[in-house]
Amino acid sequence: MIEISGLTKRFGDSIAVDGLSFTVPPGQVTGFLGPNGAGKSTTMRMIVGLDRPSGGAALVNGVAYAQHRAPLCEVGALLDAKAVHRGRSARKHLLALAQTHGFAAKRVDEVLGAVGLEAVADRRAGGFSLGMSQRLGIAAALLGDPAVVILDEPVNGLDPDGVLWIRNLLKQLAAEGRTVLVSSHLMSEMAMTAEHLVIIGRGRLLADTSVDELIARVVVDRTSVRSPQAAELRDVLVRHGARVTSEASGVLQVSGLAVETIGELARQHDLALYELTPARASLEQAYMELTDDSVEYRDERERSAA
Ligand SMILES: Nc1ncnc2c1ncn2[C@@H]1O[C@H](COP(=O)(O)OP(=O)(O)OP(=O)(O)O)[C@@H](O)[C@H]1O
Repeated sequence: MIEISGLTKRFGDSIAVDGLSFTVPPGQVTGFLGPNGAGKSTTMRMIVGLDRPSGGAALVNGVAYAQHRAPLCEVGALLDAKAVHRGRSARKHLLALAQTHGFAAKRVDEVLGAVGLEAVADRRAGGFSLGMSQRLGIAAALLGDPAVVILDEPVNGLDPDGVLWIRNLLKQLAAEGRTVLVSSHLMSEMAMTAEHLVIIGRGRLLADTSVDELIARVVVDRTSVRSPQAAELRDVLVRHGARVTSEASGVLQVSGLAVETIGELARQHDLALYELTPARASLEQAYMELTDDSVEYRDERERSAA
């Protein structure tokens, strides 16, 4: 479990993390989302003691990271996949980490296998692609068999097979009862991986929500209606104040009337309905609406069009 309370980080005059509070429980994947510069990496760095908070606290299993006696066995983190000794092989990199923490060499082979790097284990890590480096970073994070796993943008640089692999790995780690916090700026990726979402913008909490709750927050006033008597139904709905468009024959897109009212009007006028479907917002729409005011880097043309 990770508990963040009032966490704040200032860099000079600017504030990167601004009084954040949220909890990451075990047993599920929690997606940590926000536009570029929102403060995700800084928050993760504070959780593992790499940045000192200007205020507030981040606890891992009830204790600040630095106070854990064997931190690698509590928290495994991948923050920067390229932060490895370039001249060392993948195996030597992991062996060095294992030896400084008293782990058996056998554990290195296990994690190399778990991330699919056995075949290149003796190649220099400096020559690895970003995707291979991500796998090596994940191997290092898993070395101490930690109860808490924190990964910063782990899908960066992975090919589609790699993306699928990481999705399954994260779900498996959560199913084993671990606490899994994974950051991304891509809602579409998180929607397929995480059950819970913590969304931040400009260092502040925007939402702490399940995927389903987030979609439900965005109300879209449009109902798709299919009827063999579409023309008659259209007249009735328009008379009651609806705006109606039709893209396909027999199918009406209706705004301005509740779905119940549409159904009721159809019944009163003895018109058959084959379909009555309120439109759901896509997760991407929900995310864009939520973070709209927090996007730091946006093209001026996009701003004026918005
Ligand atoms: N060491 C630092 N010194 C000064 N400013 C910093 C430092 N580290 C981060 N920042 C600033 O803090 C803010 C948050 O950055 P952070 O990297 O945490 O965001 P992020 O959500 O991880 O973004 P991204 O998705 O682009 O990685 C940014 O405005 C960034 O420029």
